[in-house]
Amino acid sequence: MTQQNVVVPDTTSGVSLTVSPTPAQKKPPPAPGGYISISRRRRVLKNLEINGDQRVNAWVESMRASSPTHLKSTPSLSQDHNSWILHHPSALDMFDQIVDASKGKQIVMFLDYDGTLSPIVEDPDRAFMSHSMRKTVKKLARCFPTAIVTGRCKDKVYNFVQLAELYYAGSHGMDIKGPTRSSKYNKDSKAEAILFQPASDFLPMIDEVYQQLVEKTKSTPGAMVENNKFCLSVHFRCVDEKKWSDLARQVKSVLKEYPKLRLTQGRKVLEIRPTIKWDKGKALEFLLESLGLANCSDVFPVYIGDDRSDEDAFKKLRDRGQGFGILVSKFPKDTSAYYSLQEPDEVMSFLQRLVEWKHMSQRARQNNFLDEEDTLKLEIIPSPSMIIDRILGDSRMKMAPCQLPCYKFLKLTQKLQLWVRPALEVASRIHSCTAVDQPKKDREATDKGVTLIITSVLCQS
Ligand SMILES: O=P(O)(O)OC[C@H]1O[C@H](O[C@H]2O[C@H](CO)[C@@H](O)[C@H](O)[C@H]2O)[C@H](O)[C@@H](O)[C@@H]1O
Repeated sequence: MTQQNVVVPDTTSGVSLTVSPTPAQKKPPPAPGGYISISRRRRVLKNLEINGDQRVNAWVESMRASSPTHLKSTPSLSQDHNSWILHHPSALDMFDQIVDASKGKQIVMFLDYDGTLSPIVEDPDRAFMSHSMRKTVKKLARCFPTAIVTGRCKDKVYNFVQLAELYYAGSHGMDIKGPTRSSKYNKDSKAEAILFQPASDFLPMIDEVYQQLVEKTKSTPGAMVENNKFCLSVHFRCVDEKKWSDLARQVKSVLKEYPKLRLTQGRKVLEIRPTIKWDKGKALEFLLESLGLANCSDVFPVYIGDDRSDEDAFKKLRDRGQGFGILVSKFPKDTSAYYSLQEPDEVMSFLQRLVEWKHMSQRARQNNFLDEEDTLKLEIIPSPSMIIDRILGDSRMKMAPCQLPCYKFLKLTQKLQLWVRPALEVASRIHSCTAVDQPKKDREATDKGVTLIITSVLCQS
């Protein structure tokens, strides 16, 4: 067996495990990011000094550490989480600070797919995103240039997302394609012509290794090899933990013949990629260049991801000193992201608030904060029925909270012009729902007649 170094960055360790024949590499260089206690790190490093067989145990140890679900919730874990969240606050809690930091800048959105737009499931072929998430991302792409950056192959993730107006960077950023439907940000055909595949020479090797891994791992129940065109994934989410060392040996026995491939870890998955200097961080920079924003000081890139490969993009944003990364995780992980969100549902809430903020700030700028196609949620504070009847005639609005197509509301305000404008002025500064206390029974109509409190503006556009 030729002696090859196979780098297995431990997804949660602070070290890259360089499995090497020479004991000289006992102290692997500190790897980017990684969350592992000192004691576990010492144990893992100790494994490196033991003979080859036991080195595989180091792999299994890091495979185990790569799946936080193994972390039983204990008081120390919740203390860890509390201190971690202080350094990586929720992007939802920090929303106002985030949008303030983006004022006057061009936001560009970069979204990982698995674990960010779609929940993690056992079967990779069934990792569907919800309809409401798709609707949200579609609206987001009308507000900001938006790219999907994923380990999945481009065609596969397009079949999941089904939005032609987005940019796609599949195979961990090694397969970049511009939008195939024009939108506000890609009117000219330049965007649609974007196609960049820096690892195209590796295609025959990837296919060859794919076949060998399928053959080699078929004896391990639950193991699944996924071909993502310029990279491969060996899934062990459904493999009995007692079989993980067998699987690690099987993968290692194939890769030892391919020194131009490297092994990294993701969420219960072994990722096999070409050793070219390209990753999601490089893909982010390439896309900013494609948008003509790479040297623009007013660009504000936002990258949302959940896995080890997204750290390359988080670090890129820190290096550039622009925008920020948001890690999607329920558990503390060492990360270069600034903020955190717990799961895809929180990602959707964050994106929805971004869309709402964009529309409200557009209207505030145009001093015309309501669009015909907006829908307003109204809470009508009861007032003497005669006013309501006189103003609204028989088209009386329900007294309960209701949704009213805005064009009807705008016609209404022409009648109520004198009375509603103050409420609308207030509404234009409201980014989201305001709490409306229960109308008091004895509330008298003010001298301005009916009082309307707009609880939120749902932007239809
Ligand atoms: O860059 P990403 O979009 O996050 O892709 C990373 C890997 O995601 C997928 O695997 C993960 O999601 C699966 C479905 O939820 C889950 O079964 C698996 O355990 C996770 O690791 C995808 O299948 C991989 O090819 C990607 O590399």
